[in-house]
Amino acid sequence: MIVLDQVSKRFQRRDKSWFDAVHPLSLTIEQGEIFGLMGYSGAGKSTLLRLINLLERPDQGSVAVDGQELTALNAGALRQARQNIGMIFQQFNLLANRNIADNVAYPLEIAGWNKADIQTRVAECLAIVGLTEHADKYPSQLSGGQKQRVGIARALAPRPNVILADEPTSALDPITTRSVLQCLRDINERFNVTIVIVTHEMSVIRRICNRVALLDNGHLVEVVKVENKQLHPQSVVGQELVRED
Ligand SMILES: Nc1ncnc2c1ncn2[C@@H]1O[C@H](COP(=O)(O)OP(=O)(O)OP(=O)(O)O)[C@@H](O)[C@H]1O
Repeated sequence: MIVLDQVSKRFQRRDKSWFDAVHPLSLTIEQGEIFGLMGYSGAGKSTLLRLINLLERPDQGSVAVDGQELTALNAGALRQARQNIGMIFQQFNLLANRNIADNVAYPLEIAGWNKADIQTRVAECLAIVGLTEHADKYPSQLSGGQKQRVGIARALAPRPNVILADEPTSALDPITTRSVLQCLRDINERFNVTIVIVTHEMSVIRRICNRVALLDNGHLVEVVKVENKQLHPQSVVGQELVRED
């Protein structure tokens, strides 16, 4: 579903020197997987996630999602292709002046859906995340967990095959984290949506991921399978991350 081939990204520091946030790496994520990106702060997790939908354009290499090479598309075609890739953020990124239903409707309006279809789809998505009764409220009236469910409903609205989640539970308490992760798992199972999730918490990886890529200083160290909530990394960094859990 997602094929990264020798992608890399460097940023220029203020002093004009260059910094390699992602060294050339290749990675394949299968359809229907929940795939984790994990590593210490600054490892390059978020940059790598943002390379998947070209929010960051790789300096080298290619990115293909659902059989389409995104790195080869012009701006219009890329906008279209991004309909297939939803995104969820740590701080939810909801629009404060729109109610919950209108937040979920937003990507559909941008994509040019007609009003009746938007209304139906918004109702469906709010039901999926269990927020039907809150449709008319505003983000400030919801708890953190509810706000993230709005984020999930909004990401799901255009019927994407892929959802990218950047630290989706890092702003939430442990119990709310559990229910948001359960919500992501339900969506994965019901709609076969491939989910890529950035986290620095091993418990998140254990709970919902099928595999995880371990990153260290912009390098892909290894890809590890998660079976029965257990993982057995071979690398020093991987073993350290497991031990610290
Ligand atoms: N737009 C940018 N300009 C310059 N440097 C950047 C930019 N984006 C990221 N970086 C740097 O790239 C490195 C990797 O950042 P990234 O956010 O991908 O790491 P991360 O593993 O997600 O870390 P964290 O867990 O702290 O969010 C960091 O040193 C960061 O400062």
